[in-house]
Amino acid sequence: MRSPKDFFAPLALGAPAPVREIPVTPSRMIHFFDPGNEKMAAKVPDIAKKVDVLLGNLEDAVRADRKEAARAGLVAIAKANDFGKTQLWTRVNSLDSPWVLDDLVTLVTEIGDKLDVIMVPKVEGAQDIHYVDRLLAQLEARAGLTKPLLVHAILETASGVANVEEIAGASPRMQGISLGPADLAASRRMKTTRVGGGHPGYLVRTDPTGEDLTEGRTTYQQDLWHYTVARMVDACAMHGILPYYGPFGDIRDVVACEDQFRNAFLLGCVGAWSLHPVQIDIAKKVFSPAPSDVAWARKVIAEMGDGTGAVMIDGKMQDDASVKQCRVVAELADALAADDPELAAAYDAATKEALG
Ligand SMILES: CC(=O)SCCNC(=O)CCNC(=O)[C@H](O)C(C)(C)COP(=O)(O)OP(=O)(O)OC[C@H]1O[C@@H](n2cnc3c(N)ncnc32)[C@H](O)[C@@H]1OP(=O)(O)O
Ligand SMILES: O=CC(=O)O
Ligand SMILES: [Mg+2]
Repeated sequence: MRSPKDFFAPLALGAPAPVREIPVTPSRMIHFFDPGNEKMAAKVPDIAKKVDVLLGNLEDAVRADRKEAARAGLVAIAKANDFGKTQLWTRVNSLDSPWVLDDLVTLVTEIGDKLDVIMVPKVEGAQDIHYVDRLLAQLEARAGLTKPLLVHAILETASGVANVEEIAGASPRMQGISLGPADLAASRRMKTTRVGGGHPGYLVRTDPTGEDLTEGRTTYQQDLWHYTVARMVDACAMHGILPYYGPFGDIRDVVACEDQFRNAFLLGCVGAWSLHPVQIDIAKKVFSPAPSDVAWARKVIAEMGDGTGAVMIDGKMQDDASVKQCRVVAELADALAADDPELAAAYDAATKEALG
């Protein structure tokens, strides 16, 4: 076990000092693109203006014979563009693949100064993060980087879920964790064939009302991902890192996508992946608190004074615990509004109306 006092020492001579706090910048949507796909790559400069995070994907969804093209494409795109406040992330190939070593060596030494976060798929336990942590330090030292790269793990194996707390706390580089429902379903041997979302067969049914067991019994579809998202959120909150919902593969079903994203938002996630341009606005809408919620949160904060005691507002009891929830919503709204005048105006208008 590593001594806690060494936790913030660089893991290689000449590597930058690890961060002590994870930077909390907007990351409502992590937009995936294949850097080796010319059509997608051509859209990237425009898409960059609309998203919080752009992610050059090298792993699943990139054909084996296009892995090198994807890696080279990402290097070229990063060198040719300045994405301003939009973060640039990558998802490297899995640690058991023949490509990951070249992914890390090439990306860190060629464009390490342009990358913010490296997403690592199929993480099984802290040992995977430790491997990446040391290798990144060696490569950062070789590249002369002054800012450490952060690491994001995908929660998509049964052992990853069993070890999620130790993964979240495995390195000061840990920025966050995303749920990967597709690989996780396969790893768990679930009997689904989808990329995220619900399943009509996963349901509860009301009790029978008479002799006929088929009559008058309402069914309610349940959320297959509730347990895992909640566990992931707790592990992330415990270690001061950020939780995300991952992919929603039914691109056409924008309604269910919004529902899945909102469930994750309400449970504590800060963002989700957008696989297609149509999912960008869904994530933006869902992961930006609604103006009416922001107005309510600001009203409670204003009326609670120093935040202690109990008051009644519109027939509802408020105390220290509810004002803390309101601060979470209001602080997120302020952070998002700082870079988005339209959102800022919507929040201010709703607040004005609520406060009278
Ligand atoms: C389980 C997991 O690992 S999930 C993560 C891995 N998966 C991914 O990264 C998938 C990324 N997305 C995609 O590959 C594609 O969006 C697909 C395959 C789902 C759909 O692609 P298409 O069938 O081309 O969709 P569609 O025809 O609606 O695309 C419209 C345009 O948007 C472009 N486009 C589609 N997705 C993206 C994207 N993610 N980023 C940028 N541009 C995109 C298309 O190239 C197309 O361009 P064109 O108008 O110049 O022809
Ligand atoms: O990588 C994501 C997944 O769902 O698998
Ligand atoms: Mg996966």
